[in-house]
Amino acid sequence: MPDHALSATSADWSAGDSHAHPALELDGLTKRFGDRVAFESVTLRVDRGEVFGLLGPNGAGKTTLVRTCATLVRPSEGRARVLGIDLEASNGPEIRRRIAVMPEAPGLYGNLSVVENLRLFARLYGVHDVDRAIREALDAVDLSSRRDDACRALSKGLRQRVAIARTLLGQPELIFLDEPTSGLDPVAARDVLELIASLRAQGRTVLITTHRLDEAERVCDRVAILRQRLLAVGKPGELGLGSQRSLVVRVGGAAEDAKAHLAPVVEAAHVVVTDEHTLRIDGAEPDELAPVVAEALVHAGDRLLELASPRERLEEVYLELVGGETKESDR
Ligand SMILES: Nc1ncnc2c1ncn2[C@@H]1O[C@H](COP(=O)(O)OP(=O)(O)OP(=O)(O)O)[C@@H](O)[C@H]1O
Repeated sequence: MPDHALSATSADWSAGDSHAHPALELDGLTKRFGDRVAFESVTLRVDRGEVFGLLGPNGAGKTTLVRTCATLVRPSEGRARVLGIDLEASNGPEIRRRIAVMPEAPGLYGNLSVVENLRLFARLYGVHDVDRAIREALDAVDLSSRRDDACRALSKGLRQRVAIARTLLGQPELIFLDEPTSGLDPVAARDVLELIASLRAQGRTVLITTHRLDEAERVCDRVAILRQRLLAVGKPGELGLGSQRSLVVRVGGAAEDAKAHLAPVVEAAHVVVTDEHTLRIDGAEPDELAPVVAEALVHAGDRLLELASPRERLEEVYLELVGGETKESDR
């Protein structure tokens, strides 16, 4: 695990112009509800302009971490800065003025039109030029043509875009999107991910929570895996412990036999037998190696059950770190 990425230490905690600070700096942040730990000892830094993914299974503490950073929940221990502002109750109004949160349930008024919803929230947020803010927000999510439709008449994917437009109304510097693709079909989810990528292109900082690895990989510059504690932080391709240069091979027969069959095409020193039926081949580009390995094994009469790509390896790392299933006690 690239633990350098976890090293936002107290030494980094310097005062100064809040615009020069990272979007988010957490130092040993902990939240407990009575005996129940929502998250603990989270030290993390999110830079400006990043799309940052907070990954974890149900009950991992993702939503509570977002709510804490958004000043909606008070931390039990540790400290944090949001856009360079100390996370303290007295700074709540200033922090909330400069961030936006989209909760998992978007909470739009179904009977009101898109534009009426946005107008309502723009007034609540104290936006100055409401019409302009709405126009820009609708343009950003490509929904101008549906501005007069009632929200209840929109698909779930379009409603999610309205909810994202709502977060843009106050020109936030940092946007938290809690499970932005939850409940969407693959096409609507892809649209929302593209929208998030376009927010980055506009120079915004976005933190999304998700339990979907593939989404995090697609859209995030960096991801953190959380299960109460931070288990890993890094670029999606780095989290597999260098696994992007390795290939996992599972065969029906003995792994040792398969290793022997691979001798003509792969140096033995690069092949590690990880269990009775599984090998790992290190130090080569998987895309180049996979067809060669497959051909050699099939030629030797091995039954090839799986050739895992780095994407799948990241998933393995994730499952290994979070322990696969969610414990009932974590819910
Ligand atoms: N207001 C609360 N009071 C008591 N416990 C809470 C409260 N909010 C969250 N928790 C507990 O904190 C833990 C973390 O919950 P949280 O909702 O942050 O997880 P999550 O990763 O967002 O999960 P999900 O993906 O299911 O939304 C859970 O054990 C949850 O029951």
